[in-house]
Amino acid sequence: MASTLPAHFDKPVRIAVIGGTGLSKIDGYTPVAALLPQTPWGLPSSPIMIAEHNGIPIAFLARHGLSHQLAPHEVPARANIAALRSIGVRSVIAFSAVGSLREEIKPMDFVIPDQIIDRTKGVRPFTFFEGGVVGHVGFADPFDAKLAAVVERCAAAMQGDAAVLHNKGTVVCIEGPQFSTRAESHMYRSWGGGVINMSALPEAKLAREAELAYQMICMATDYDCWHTTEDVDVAMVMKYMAANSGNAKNLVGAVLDELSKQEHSDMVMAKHWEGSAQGAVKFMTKPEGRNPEAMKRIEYLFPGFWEE
Ligand SMILES: CSC[C@H]1O[C@H](OP(=O)(O)O)[C@H](O)[C@@H]1O
Ligand SMILES: Nc1ncnc2[nH]cnc12
Repeated sequence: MASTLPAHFDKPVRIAVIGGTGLSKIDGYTPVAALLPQTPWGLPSSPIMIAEHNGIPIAFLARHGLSHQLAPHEVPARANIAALRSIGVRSVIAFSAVGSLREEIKPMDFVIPDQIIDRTKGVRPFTFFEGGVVGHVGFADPFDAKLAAVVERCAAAMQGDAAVLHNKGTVVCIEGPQFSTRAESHMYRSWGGGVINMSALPEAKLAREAELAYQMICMATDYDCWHTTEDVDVAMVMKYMAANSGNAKNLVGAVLDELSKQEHSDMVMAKHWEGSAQGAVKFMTKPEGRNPEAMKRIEYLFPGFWEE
């Protein structure tokens, strides 16, 4: 399908949806272009499909590739975020299939997380700022509260089987691809974890470094292995994701309706993040320590960055 679509789109695209497990596309959105930007960090996971919603272009990226061929640790998160930014994206709604660590978060419920606990193992490239240009961005609140508030207001769009949209929660991001041990699952609960996945990081960190407004929407598919019901397996995740996709479509439609309103244009442009990472980079590495290759990569993210 990608090859028959134009590989260019002549307007900037401000809003992106990242789809995860069981959500490599969203029904009802007909792509009008398929972009594959070559970034300094390689190619994104999949062509970025451009579709229109209320006349506004929306980018859609399949995190694990169109055939789910990329394991969580193989997802080229830097290329994904850099590619989205390069086509103009400033706001990202990222879907993720998650296990529930709480009785009250039932399979098919959705969660708008506000915190992350990092249980990745350092094997995934996790920063743009290295190799001769250093930067330290704030990450106390890893998601975007403004986008979260919009998603929360759209809860009524969810209809499937009394599924609930929980408006906060901590996502524990494990390395995977194996699921957790029972001891780990209980430990994450004792830490206050609400849901568990393998994809929140480094995606959220990189979005922050790229000055994007980024909010994940978690869709519960299982109770991991702490619960007295069945332990998680892939069949269970896929079964519930098939059930969740209708709600994902409805919710995303409502969120995009809201984001396309003129009153939200500054938020969609992530004006509230503008300059945050660039400020964190500009003053760290002295000119004599800067690596020209690393400087070029930063320039890809932030064109004109090194001009005074
Ligand atoms: C197939 S279960 C594990 C897999 O599902 C989630 O993917 P995503 O976050 O992209 O929806 C989880 O993070 C794991 O990658
Ligand atoms: N139990 C679980 N652990 C990690 N990632 C998941 N994605 C869906 N269910 C999961």
